[in-house]
Formats: sequence, C-alpha cells, structure tokens
Amino acid sequence: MTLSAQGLSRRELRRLLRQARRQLGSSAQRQAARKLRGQLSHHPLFRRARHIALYLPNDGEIDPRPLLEEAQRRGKIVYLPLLNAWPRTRMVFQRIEPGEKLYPNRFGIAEPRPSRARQRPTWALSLLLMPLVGFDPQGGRLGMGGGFYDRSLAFRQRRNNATRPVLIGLAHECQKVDQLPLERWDVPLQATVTDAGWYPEAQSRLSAVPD
Ligand SMILES: Nc1nc2c(c(=O)[nH]1)N(C=O)[C@@H](CNc1ccc(C(=O)N[C@@H](CCC(=O)O)C(=O)O)cc1)CN2
Ligand SMILES: Nc1ncnc2c1ncn2[C@@H]1O[C@H](COP(=O)(O)OP(=O)(O)OP(=O)(O)O)[C@@H](O)[C@H]1O
Repeated sequence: MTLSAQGLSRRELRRLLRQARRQLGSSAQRQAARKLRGQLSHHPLFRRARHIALYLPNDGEIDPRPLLEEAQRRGKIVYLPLLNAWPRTRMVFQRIEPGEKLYPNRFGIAEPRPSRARQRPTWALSLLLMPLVGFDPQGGRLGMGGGFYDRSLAFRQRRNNATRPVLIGLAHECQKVDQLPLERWDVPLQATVTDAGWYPEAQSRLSAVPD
C-alpha cells in the first residue's frame, strides 16, 4: 500500500507519516532493523564504502544500529550527525568508535562530544545513509523539516556532477508515498532502502560505487 500525496501539504504528510512509523511496535521495529541490515550489508555500495555516515533512531525511524555494528566489525569508519552549537542550523559528521560515550542533543538524539579532528567534510564521505519521514520511488525525500540534511548537501546543487557521498535513504515500507512535492533545495536520493526492498528497484542490482 502506497500513500497518495495528492492534495496534502508537506506538513500534513509529515504528521501522517511520523504517526505511521511511531505506531510500529518494538518487535516490528526489531524485525525491520534486521531486514534492513539484510537488504544492505551484502550490497556492493555498503561493502565497498569506507567512510559511512548513519544516524541513531528517533521518533520511530527504522533502526540502522545492526548496520552500524556490521560496519564497525568490518573495520569501516562510522560517522554520526552532530548539531553545531553555532550556527544552530548546521550539522557536521563526526566519527565514532565502538563503545564511545554519547550525549543527547537538543532533540534528545545521542551524539558524540564535538571534536574537530574527528569530523569529516560531507563531500569526503563514501556513503550517507539518511533518516527520512517520507520518500517516493523517484528519489524524493521528506525530512523532519529542519533542513539539516539539505543544507549539508547544498554543495551538490552547485556541483551536481559530485558523485560522493552516495545518498541512500533508510525507511520503513509504511513511509512510501507515490510522489512527493519537491522544493528547490531538495537533493535527490540515489535510492531508498526499506525493510521490504530497494527503490528504485534496479538499484538493488547496482554494483558501481565511487570512492
Ligand atoms: N535520527 C535522526 N537524527 C538526526 C536527524 C533525524 O531526522 N533523525 N536530523 C535530521 O534533520 C537532525 C536532527 N533534526 C531533527 C529535527 C527535528 C526533530 C524533532 O523531533 N522535532 C520535534 C520538535 C522538538 C523540539 O523542538 O524540541 C517535532 O517536530 O516534533 C528531531 C531532529 C540530525 N540528527
Ligand atoms: N541549502 C539550503 N540553504 C538554506 N536553507 C535551506 C537549504 N535547504 C533547506 N533549507 C531550509 O530548511 C528548511 C526545511 O527544509 P525542508 O522542509 O526541505 O526540510 P527537510 O528536508 O524535511 O529536513 P532535513 O533535510 O533536515 O531532513 C526550509 O525552510 C529551507 O528554507
């Protein structure tokens, strides 16, 4: 079942889709997280990426922690988003180590203590696995509304031949929408992966990755 976005504003879509993902119970969440790892962990995009950014789940988001642990086991370098104290609209990516102590940010999402030496510019990441509120099979993405990811990726608009990082959205199947209304600053995703599969479907067979 796919939700039709027709006639709905971004605000209304956010409310409906956040509600849908929050309604998933803890066993459904655990199963979705396991299936998500199954969808990605053997894929060349994941296997060949060395610098991978993920997130810690919030507000019913699909849980990428099994993938995060898999990446650490394989010796990859793992990054989490870190909100800047100033300007507050900026977000950077900072590497974390297994077992590192994390602290809640102003939204209650755990993040590492700021350390400039451990941050990597977004354009130098291999793979960015992004949280989202809604997606469409054409690469459209709807976020929480803060514009944090869009701003971090604005360099893509200026250099639209940039191949790094590969942008992949992670979501529950219930976050799929037929077609999202796009804004001028929206950066398209190369693919979205859910517990049920890849969108567009052909990406599941893709093997080339720039690094
Ligand atoms: N897991 C995760 N981490 C992330 C993001 C995300 O979407 N998911 N972000 C992606 O941008 C950034 C944080 N952005 C966020 C934006 C809004 C809210 C949020 O819960 N807003 C509440 C209002 C809370 C408040 O103002 O105190 C709400 O809208 O209900 C959370 C995170 C960085 N880290
Ligand atoms: N490149 C940018 N430069 C400046 N402002 C931006 C940029 N991208 C987005 N914004 C601002 O961020 C706000 C939120 O954008 P939008 O509703 O698209 O967020 P989102 O994609 O849902 O959130 P996120 O990117 O954090 O997941 C908008 O009001 C927009 O003005």
